[in-house]
Amino acid sequence: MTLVAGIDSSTQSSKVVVCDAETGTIVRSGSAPHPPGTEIHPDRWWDALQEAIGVAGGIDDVAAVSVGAQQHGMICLDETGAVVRDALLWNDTRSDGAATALIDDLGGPTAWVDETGLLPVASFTVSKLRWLADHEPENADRTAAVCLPHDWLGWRLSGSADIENLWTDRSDASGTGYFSAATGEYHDRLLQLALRGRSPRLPRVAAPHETAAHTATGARLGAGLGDNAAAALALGAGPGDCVVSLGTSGVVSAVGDRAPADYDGLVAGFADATGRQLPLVCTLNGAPVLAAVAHMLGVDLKAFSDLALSAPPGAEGLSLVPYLEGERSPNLPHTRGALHGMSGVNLTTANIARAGVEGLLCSLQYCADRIVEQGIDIRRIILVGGGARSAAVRQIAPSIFGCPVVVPEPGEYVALGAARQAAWTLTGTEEPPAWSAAAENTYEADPAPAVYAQYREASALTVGR
Ligand SMILES: Nc1ncnc2c1ncn2[C@@H]1O[C@H](COP(=O)(O)OP(=O)(O)O)[C@@H](O)[C@H]1O
Ligand SMILES: O=C(CO)[C@@H](O)[C@H](O)COP(=O)(O)O
Repeated sequence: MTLVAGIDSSTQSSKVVVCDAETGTIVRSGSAPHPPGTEIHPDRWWDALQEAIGVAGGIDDVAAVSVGAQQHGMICLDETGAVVRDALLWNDTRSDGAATALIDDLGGPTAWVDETGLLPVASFTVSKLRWLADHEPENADRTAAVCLPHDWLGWRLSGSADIENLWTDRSDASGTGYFSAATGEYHDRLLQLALRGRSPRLPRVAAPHETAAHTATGARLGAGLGDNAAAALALGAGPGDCVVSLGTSGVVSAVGDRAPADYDGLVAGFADATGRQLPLVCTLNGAPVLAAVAHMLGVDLKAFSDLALSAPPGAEGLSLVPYLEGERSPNLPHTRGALHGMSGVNLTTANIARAGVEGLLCSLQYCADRIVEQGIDIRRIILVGGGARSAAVRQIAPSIFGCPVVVPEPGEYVALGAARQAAWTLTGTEEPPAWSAAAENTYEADPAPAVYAQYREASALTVGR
């Protein structure tokens, strides 16, 4: 049996799956946690990856491997390939002022959206680079190359220390803010604008099924990919499908052929991993919202789910606005969450749990609406990520989204998408290898627009500070 490996270096952990290259059946897997925080030395990811590979029984026997990872993280390397400073992650909001300044520098949102398909927010690499130029100019001066988490891990797996050998792929490059998913080209002038004239090397953009390099044991290294593109690849998402991922972030995305143009900047024009577009809206507040409310109620995640399901829809008027870490969609990096509509009658643990689940799902329905506004048809939701393990989320989701919700069996879909890309380097075919789809359950429920309307009233009261 020919084996391939897929890696997901996500916000919270490293995950590895080893699969049969022909069918996609997982034969071994492993994971290891990352340290918390929004600023991390990439070596910590490397250490966790080595641990996860060990748990998975090693990858010396695989014919190909690809790395998927959290998007946008800023990794700066010097001339010798050494890391200049800790990576700033997608959920680090210190660069929000830099994002606003960059929009102004280009004369407003139109030029950004027309050139790159997105509007700078704190999450994107371009904003982090402007922050670096303004707050740590000596580190900006030392930066000879800029790359992303998946680029760096792939390069390390290749054994190279030469920044000339860095590569990336279209899906992750499209999240930088200096690349266009519509044209497939870097915009060097935007990189220079961010870094106030400095022009470090960027990784070359490898093709979707290219063998970009080899590991020490001779396995092919694929182009790699951003985590959301990897999930879409694993799930074989097509027209009418909207993938909702409840990881650390909440992500709503849809694969298609048309690049979006959202001048409000909520729908980002990312690329997928096959040559198509991946319009995407991302929140800062995903599954950890559930854990935070459960923690506050003093219950575990199972009891939390049971509590939420024991309360009526709308939680008797309670709405939880889940902007616990500030928010990106809508762009309110310094706001905080809120519990609205409390009365002497409705303030029960069950209602609070229900409001937590509904608030999280409503925040994602808000994102799905933005995708629909771009003319994209949503006929069903495919729900993945750690948060999909919650029975309450699965059961309440169709009433909030107003369409069927398909939940594939729990699994590491980002790592699986990376493995599928690795298998694609072996076939070299026009389309990725046809792997059998995961078993899935479909959840349906009557739409509950009143719950969403109640949430929207509450979220309108939540403002930045
Ligand atoms: N049964 C569950 N109910 C609610 N949340 C869960 C459950 N299982 C896992 N999670 C949450 O899922 C998150 C991890 O999901 P994951 O998709 O691996 O995140 P990431 O890709 O960002 O590292 C954690 O915040 C965890 O609390
Ligand atoms: O910023 C984005 C997408 O724009 C996030 O989706 C990150 O890519 C992190 O993903 P998770 O670790 O939450 O899965």
